[in-house]
Amino acid sequence: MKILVYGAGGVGGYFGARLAESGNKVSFIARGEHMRAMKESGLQLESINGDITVHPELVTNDINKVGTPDLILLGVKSWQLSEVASELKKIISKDTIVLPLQNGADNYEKLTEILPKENVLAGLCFIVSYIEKPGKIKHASFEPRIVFGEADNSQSERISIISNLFSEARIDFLNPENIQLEIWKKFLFICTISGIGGLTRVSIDKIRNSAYLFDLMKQTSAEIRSVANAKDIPLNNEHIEKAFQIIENQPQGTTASTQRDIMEGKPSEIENFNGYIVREGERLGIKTPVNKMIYECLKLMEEQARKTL
Ligand SMILES: NC(=O)C1=CN([C@@H]2O[C@H](COP(=O)(O)OP(=O)(O)OC[C@H]3O[C@@H](n4cnc5c(N)ncnc54)[C@H](OP(=O)(O)O)[C@@H]3O)[C@@H](O)[C@H]2O)C=CC1
Ligand SMILES: CC(C)(CO)C(=O)C(=O)O
Repeated sequence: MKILVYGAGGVGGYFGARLAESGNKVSFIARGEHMRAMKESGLQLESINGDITVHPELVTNDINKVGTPDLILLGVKSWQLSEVASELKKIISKDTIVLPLQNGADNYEKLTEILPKENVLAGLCFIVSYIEKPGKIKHASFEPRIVFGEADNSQSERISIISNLFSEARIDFLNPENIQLEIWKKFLFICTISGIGGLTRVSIDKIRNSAYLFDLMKQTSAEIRSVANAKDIPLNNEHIEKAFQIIENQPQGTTASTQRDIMEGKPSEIENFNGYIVREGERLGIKTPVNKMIYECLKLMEEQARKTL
């Protein structure tokens, strides 16, 4: 299968490397020093599941050099999806499958504003990974997993094809009954911890040990649930409890990727997380005061970070 990974960071780099390791022709869109290092010495992966170095079919920053892929994995940030979708229009055919792996609740909608619905699946992933240095991805913790499906939850032939591909690459995956619910379950967890993590700048274990911050996280998640329910996403108390079990089980020192971006002064996904909940809340007539407080506090830092773009 001809695979393109667009964005060779923590997520794209990890899953792309595993697909290349299992014998697929994998090309990467990358840029800067990371691209140069990958071209020169291949893509190194240091992983709790075993270290590898792979030599991709092609590493480039120029989409025009890439032929038409069968599958495109999207490894960029959620706020970069619209720009990337416009680029992809140049190379996809009616059969190309586009699979987003981003955090966030509206990635499918962002993509299908620009790409034909027929090309796009809905998806997300779990992993803790990042670019440790140019040419090298570090997978530090979390059993990597991709959750994906057709937006209408049908069981199509292409879902079976990609499932086989992931099985052969020993990538754990799930085709859920309701992909939108899975996206919101992950969103509930990640949005609850990321904003407060970005504000406090401490790891999840420290946040959960503060009774005040723990209660703030509870309020954040209750607001997310209300917005989800108004959009007919059946998030319920059990999902909130499970999200908090995950929060309780995070090892000492764990931070979320968006929190790390905020702490490092980089552009973050805050607009797509707490910002999204605030905007959807306003649109649907649902009050979201805690998400608004978090968002408004972080917005100014975000504006500062984006001046560097
Ligand atoms: N990392 C993690 O542990 C997890 C992340 N996620 C989600 O996955 C998504 C990706 O995150 P993550 O992998 O951490 O992000 P990274 O920043 O590590 O990777 C994104 C990569 O895409 C590159 N990129 C962006 N735009 C372009 C472009 N136009 N051309 C070439 N390269 C480009 C970036 O390059 P540059 O740095 O130059 O901008 C960067 O190397 C996010 O939505 C995140 O929330 C989900 C689960 C876990
Ligand atoms: C919390 C985690 C690690 C789970 O995959 C994640 O999604 C992130 O850091 O963005």
